[in-house]
Amino acid sequence: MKMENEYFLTGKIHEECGVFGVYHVSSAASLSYFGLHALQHRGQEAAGIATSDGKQITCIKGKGLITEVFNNETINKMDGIHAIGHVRYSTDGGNEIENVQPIMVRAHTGHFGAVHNGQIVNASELKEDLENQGSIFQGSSDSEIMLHLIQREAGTFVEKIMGACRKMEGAFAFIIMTKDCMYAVRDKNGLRPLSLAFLEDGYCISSETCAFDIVGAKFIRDIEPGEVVRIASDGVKSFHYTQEVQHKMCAMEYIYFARPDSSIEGINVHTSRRHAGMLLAQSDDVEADIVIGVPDSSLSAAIGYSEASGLPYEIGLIKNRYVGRTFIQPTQQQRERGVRMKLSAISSIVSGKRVVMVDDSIVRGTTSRRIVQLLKDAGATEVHVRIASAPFSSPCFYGVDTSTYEELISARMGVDELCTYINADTLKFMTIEQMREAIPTRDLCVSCFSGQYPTALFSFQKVIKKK
Ligand SMILES: O=P(O)(O)OC[C@H]1O[C@H](OP(=O)(O)OP(=O)(O)O)[C@H](O)[C@@H]1O
Ligand SMILES: NC(=O)CC[C@H](N)C(=O)O
Ligand code: SF4
Ligand SMILES: [Mg+2]
Repeated sequence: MKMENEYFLTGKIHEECGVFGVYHVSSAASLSYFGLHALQHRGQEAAGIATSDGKQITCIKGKGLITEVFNNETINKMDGIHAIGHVRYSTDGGNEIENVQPIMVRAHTGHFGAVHNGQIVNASELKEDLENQGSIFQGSSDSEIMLHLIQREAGTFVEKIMGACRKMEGAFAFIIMTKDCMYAVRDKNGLRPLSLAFLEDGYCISSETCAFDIVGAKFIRDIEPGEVVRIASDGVKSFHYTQEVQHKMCAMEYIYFARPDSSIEGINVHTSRRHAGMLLAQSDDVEADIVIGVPDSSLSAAIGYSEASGLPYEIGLIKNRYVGRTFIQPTQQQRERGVRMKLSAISSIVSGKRVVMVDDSIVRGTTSRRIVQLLKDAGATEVHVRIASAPFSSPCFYGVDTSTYEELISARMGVDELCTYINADTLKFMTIEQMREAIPTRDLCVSCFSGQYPTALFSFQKVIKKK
């Protein structure tokens, strides 16, 4: 797995992947390009689109951003009325082209392909089994397992997909395309988001609803946990591969990953972040002059904190928009310079002020430590750090690259020690109960905050045992 390496290089948790699909629309490739552009924050390592004209499938993929992999010429070459697309941040398998998605196969029953967001926790076991039975994998990601399993199952294509889903544990949102059908699939725990919309005379599927707005699609509903939705010329049909479902939507989708203009399970991401900020303020009695957020993902929470506390909201930090979420810095010194490159404090705003600095999460501690210093260098007299989530103290095995305890600062330090480490005057987190109040969905996965996992962990169990 690459996650440990990559994490230490960047010092960041990364987004997950973004999946997108369109069925029966006028220009499937260009709509997919725009949809994936809206999902780019979920993965910046590689991108790909496969289109079908109803007879055959064409797939183009490559490393880099969607704008680097595609241009007018490539998009125009891709005829088709159906398409699936992907933006990748790898969690399993490196960034070789074989792991870049869509992953396509030529089966005797027809050419098909899939895009995946999530992490199959029993991937090693399934892969070993499949290899023992004669499967030869093209790449090394967990996602490819789905295609092998489909091929080995019996029945109609949708029955094959359902059979495959019953064998996989963990987190998965898949879109699968044959030359004339599309399938949207969500794992039975509902860990990763996936929604359905109308588009032109056809349909659109996306990891996040922000992509619907960009292409002009009209939201219909979320795919249910354990559901397979089949879209074909005879319309949309729903199937359930199991009745044993849970609604464990990833809390970090609301806290950090998703775009503020997306709604997940009916809850707008900006609204939930603002609510989190309000709850933070309501349980706080710190004396301060201004509230600032750390761009980008904590601005909504900072606005909420300001509203509930009555303290003025200020722009105290400016982000250089040309430094993305995933710049790679090989050493700690370079990583810290990276945060300095990314964010600058406005001294005329913070100088002489007692500042409440709201961020959405602390993972490694690099950002908070650096920013407290930036604010103090810019003349802030006090910096009170408020985090709009609980301490991130356990690894995630569901498609986010935090797979060990060592890399998580809250697994190593209590709040007081962490406050001293980041050199803040005070530090407070939310409780898990407050997080649930801010995100009033049916139920949430909060495993990285609680250490309680909603699924069996298979080979990842050894990470827990090693703790
Ligand atoms: O404790 P750390 O390991 O430093 O990680 C936590 C920080 O990283 C994320 O921001 P990021 O800069 O990735 O993205 P953003 O601009 O979208 O907020 C998150 O919002 C925190 O600010
Ligand atoms: N971040 C993700 O959702 C990654 C999907 C898949 N596990 C991969 O590594 O390609
Ligand atoms: S462990 Fe954390 S990051 Fe992973 S799915 Fe659960 S809430 Fe999301
Ligand atoms: Mg941030």
